[in-house]
Amino acid sequence: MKLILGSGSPRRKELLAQLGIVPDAILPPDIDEDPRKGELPRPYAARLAREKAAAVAAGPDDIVLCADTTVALGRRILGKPRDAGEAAAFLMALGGRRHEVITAVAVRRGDRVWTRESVSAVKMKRLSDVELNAYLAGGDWQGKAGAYAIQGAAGAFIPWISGSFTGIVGLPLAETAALLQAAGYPIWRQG
Ligand SMILES: Cc1cn([C@H]2C[C@H](O)[C@@H](COP(=O)(O)OP(=O)(O)OP(=O)(O)O)O2)c(=O)[nH]c1=O
Repeated sequence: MKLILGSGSPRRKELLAQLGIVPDAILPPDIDEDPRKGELPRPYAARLAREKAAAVAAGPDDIVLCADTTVALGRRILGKPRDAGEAAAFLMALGGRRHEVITAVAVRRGDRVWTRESVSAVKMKRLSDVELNAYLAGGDWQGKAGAYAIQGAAGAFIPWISGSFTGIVGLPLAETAALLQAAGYPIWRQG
């Protein structure tokens, strides 16, 4: 049995390392991340996590772990911004309001799949022009759902969360540990 982390996200690798888990292989999935017409954020994140887990090649006894993080502003899905202009639009829309961060996790072993979702509420303060421009220039928005990373400088924009910090960063550890155990991965072995 091998554990395959199906993710190109360095955050997910680091969060897994927090549990003392080093995957045997890292295979980033390549799937179409476009939302379907009218698709809501939570089902979208769940679908993407499942599709990622299905897209990663693995042996019948191997365990594949994948996740998808989506920022939801009401019914609107904010994915990874295409460019700085879209990142600015996302951050202006998020500032001064509450939004949700959904991370869906999917674990697959052979043709069995286990999934869980973590939903957190996040309040971002309204950003001044100086804050917005400095954050955009820093480039930390790239590759992040909703154009920010709470674990970086954007932590200064977030006075309040309710939910799972590790879920917001990209891999909710409580849910992930439960799924790995369900799939038969011995996460609490000694030594
Ligand atoms: C909201 C938020 C998102 N993110 C990141 C986590 C994810 O890497 C990214 C959302 O994109 P995802 O599509 O979930 O993941 P990914 O494309 O980075 O990696 P892969 O599909 O190969 O697993 O946003 C943060 O790092 N901090 C945050 O506060």
